[in-house]
Amino acid sequence: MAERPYIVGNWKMNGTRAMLSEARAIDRAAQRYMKAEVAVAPPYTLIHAVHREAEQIGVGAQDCFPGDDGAHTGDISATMIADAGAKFVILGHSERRADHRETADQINAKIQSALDAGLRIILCCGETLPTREKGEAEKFVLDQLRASLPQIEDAAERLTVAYEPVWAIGTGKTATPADIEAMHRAIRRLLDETYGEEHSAQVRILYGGSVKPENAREILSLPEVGGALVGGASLSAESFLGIVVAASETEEA
Ligand SMILES: O=C[C@H](O)COP(=O)(O)O
Repeated sequence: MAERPYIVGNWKMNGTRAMLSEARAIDRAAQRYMKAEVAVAPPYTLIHAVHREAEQIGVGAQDCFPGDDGAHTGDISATMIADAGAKFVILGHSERRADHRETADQINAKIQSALDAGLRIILCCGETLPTREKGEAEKFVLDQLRASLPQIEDAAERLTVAYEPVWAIGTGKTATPADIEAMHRAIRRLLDETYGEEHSAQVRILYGGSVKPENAREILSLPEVGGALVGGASLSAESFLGIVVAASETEEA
């Protein structure tokens, strides 16, 4: 893998200002594990405050509005999150696809807005359990990505893909190493076809779904796993840093 493993904490709808001490602890400790690139995506309300704390770690958002600033009560644009200090945005997360019925068209518009605002993108994909049980996981995930991968060569340098089987999110279940490896290889082939091998190599493919310190080493050492998108275990500095340490040591091995 060309780049350092990328460990991203997605705080989801968690965190008040009391979480700033966790962010500070993550940031200070991350300076000791430079073999991994570390970032967190707090809720909108904490982006600026976490950005002010962060000397080492990256800060991002969990979503953005699919268009420019204007009369959209309650929405937050890509320009606004960039101004608050975000350097990336997570798009197409399965919780947004489910809770807000986000379509590929909406996700594509968000991707365009994010690129226009100078942000990096973490584009999520993943199948449900019935889809996996029908043997259609790979086709589903690749179709989901084909519908949303930005079709411009230089988008690859600002793109990260996160494979998150929906049934593994927040459930304590993780996909088997063989299933993760097979899916990540399939995603890599699609990225190679879309961007050409040279540009595709710049895109890290993260795994997400119940990653914790106890399973991080095994998952992060798999071929084509370029890091992890971490939900529940990113809410305490101790558990999140356990994953960062595993990533750093995997890189050394
Ligand atoms: O964005 C993160 C994923 O949805 C994984 O969440 P989780 O680690 O709580 O399973």
